[in-house]
Amino acid sequence: MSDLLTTARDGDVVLLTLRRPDRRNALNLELCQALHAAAADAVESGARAIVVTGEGTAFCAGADLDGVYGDAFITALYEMLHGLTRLPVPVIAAVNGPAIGAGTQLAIACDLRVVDERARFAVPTARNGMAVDAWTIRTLAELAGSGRARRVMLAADTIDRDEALSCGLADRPGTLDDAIAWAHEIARLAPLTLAHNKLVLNGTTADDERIAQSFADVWASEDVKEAATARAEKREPIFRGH
Ligand SMILES: C/C=C/C(=O)SCCNC(=O)CCNC(=O)[C@H](O)C(C)(C)COP(=O)(O)OP(=O)(O)OC[C@H]1O[C@@H](n2cnc3c(N)ncnc32)[C@H](O)[C@@H]1OP(=O)(O)O
Repeated sequence: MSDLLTTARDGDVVLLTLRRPDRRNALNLELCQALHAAAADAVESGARAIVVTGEGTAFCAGADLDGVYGDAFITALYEMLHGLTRLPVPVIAAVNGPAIGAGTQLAIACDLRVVDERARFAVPTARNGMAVDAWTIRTLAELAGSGRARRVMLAADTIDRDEALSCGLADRPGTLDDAIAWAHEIARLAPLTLAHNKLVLNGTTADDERIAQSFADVWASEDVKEAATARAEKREPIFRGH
C-alpha cells in the first residue's frame, strides 16, 4: 500500500492511478514498487485488463529528479517496467499529459496507449546525461519507427500527440474514460489467447518453451469450445480463462 498510487476495480478491469500530481507523477522508489506490486495483485485477483494513468495534468514526468541516482531506484524502475511487460493481461496506458523519460518508458511498457489532447512523449536523457536501457530504445523504435526513435534519442526531440497517433506509438485518441471502456471490451476477449499473444509479442527465445505451452493451453481450453458453442447458438462467447 502506498499513498502515491490508487487501485480501483470495476468488474474485470483494474485502474491504477499514479498520485503525485504536485511532482507531475514523477517515479520514485516507493511509487515504482507500489505500481509493480499493484499490477501483480490485480492479475492475482483475476483482473483481465489493467489501465494505468496519472492524476492531474501529467501522465508521468519520469524519474524523480531528486532521487534518480541510486541503484535501488533503477532496479525498482526496471523491475516495474519489465513486470508490466510480463503480465499475462493487456495493460493500457491512458496518457493524460506529458510522458517524459521514465514516463515514456512506462507508457511503452504498457501494451496499448490511449492519448488525450495533452499527451506528449520524450526521452531527454541526452539533456540530463542519463541513460535508458536497450529495451526502451528498441521498443520505442519498434513502436514509433526507427527514424522517430533516432530523433527522440539523438536530438532529444518530442513526439506530440498527433504524431504519436500517426506513427503508431499511440493507438487511439481519447480520455481516461475511453481507455477504461476499451479495457472492458478487451476484458471480454479470450484470456488465455491474450496471455499467449502477449507472451509472444514481448518474449525472447528464452520463452520458447512457455510459448509452446501457452499455445497448447489455448487449444486445449474450455474457452475454445465455448467460442464454437456460442457461434452455433448465435450469441457472444463468455470466456472464463480455462
Ligand atoms: C531512467 C529515466 C530517467 C528519467 O526519467 S529522467 C527525468 C526526465 N524527466 C524530465 O526531465 C521531466 C521534467 N519535467 C518536465 O519537463 C515538466 O515538469 C512537465 C512537462 C512534466 C510538466 O510541466 P508543468 O506542468 O509545467 O510542471 P512544472 O512546473 O515543470 O513542474 C511542477 C512541479 O513538478 C516538479 N517536477 C516535474 N518533473 C519532475 C521530476 N521528473 N522529478 C521531480 N520533480 C519534478 C517540478 O520541479 C515542479 O515542482 P515545484 O512546484 O516545486 O517547482
